[in-house]
Amino acid sequence: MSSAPPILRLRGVRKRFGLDTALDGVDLDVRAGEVLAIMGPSGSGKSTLLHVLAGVYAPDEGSAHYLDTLVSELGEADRARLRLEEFGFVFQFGQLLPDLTALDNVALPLLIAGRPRRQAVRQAKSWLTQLGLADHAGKRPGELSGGQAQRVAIARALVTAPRIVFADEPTGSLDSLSAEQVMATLLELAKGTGATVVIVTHDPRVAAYADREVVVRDGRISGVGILA
Ligand SMILES: Nc1ncnc2c1ncn2[C@@H]1O[C@H](COP(=O)(O)OP(=O)(O)OP(=O)(O)O)[C@@H](O)[C@H]1O
Repeated sequence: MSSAPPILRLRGVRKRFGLDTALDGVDLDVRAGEVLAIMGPSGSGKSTLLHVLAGVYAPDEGSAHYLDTLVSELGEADRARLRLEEFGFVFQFGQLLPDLTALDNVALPLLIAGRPRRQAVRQAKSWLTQLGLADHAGKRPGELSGGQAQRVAIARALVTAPRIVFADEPTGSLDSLSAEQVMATLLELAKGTGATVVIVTHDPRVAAYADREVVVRDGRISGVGILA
């Protein structure tokens, strides 16, 4: 068992939306380099948990750390910069910009981060090639299959060499064969870069790829979330 401090650490996290308590006192550690699956019934708080871990939402109570950074105390702009510089995201749908080609979609996070266009395009091409999409670089998302579009989204999430990849039901819109391939690709590539992966899923086949799973029920982790 590694004694390294966790890369992500939540303590006593509460998050409400109006009268609805989405997270109700969550303690959770995520170890650097692990693949963690977050499972649980619909509406139990999985996506909210992912968004707090990723610094998208600030908790109403409790603390959220990324390494030594107390993310829960950062303002919106600093959290946005942290996400851009350190994290990658893969969601179920709607994440690719429809008017941009696959190549430009993948290059975009690098351009936003201020990299020169030539360098951004070269890296985007390299990731598209690794994902078997070299011949589709000039297509727009509407001209791609669901599985191809998800692989473009994976390239876009990995192109910045993130320390952590957050995936929310990344295969929810795909048939089971495509889902299996997309998951295998995501994890193989993420492991190759040493990235930590946090995946929200309903699908036990997806969770089977994880090193560890936690189950969220009624806004709480049922089972062990804190590492020894
Ligand atoms: N942006 C929001 N505004 C208002 N309520 C929200 C918002 N996000 C989540 N909630 C509420 O918080 C609770 C937890 O939602 P969350 O999306 O985290 O659950 P989930 O486990 O990811 O669900 P599913 O598996 O159906 O996606 C739900 O009651 C939901 O209605």
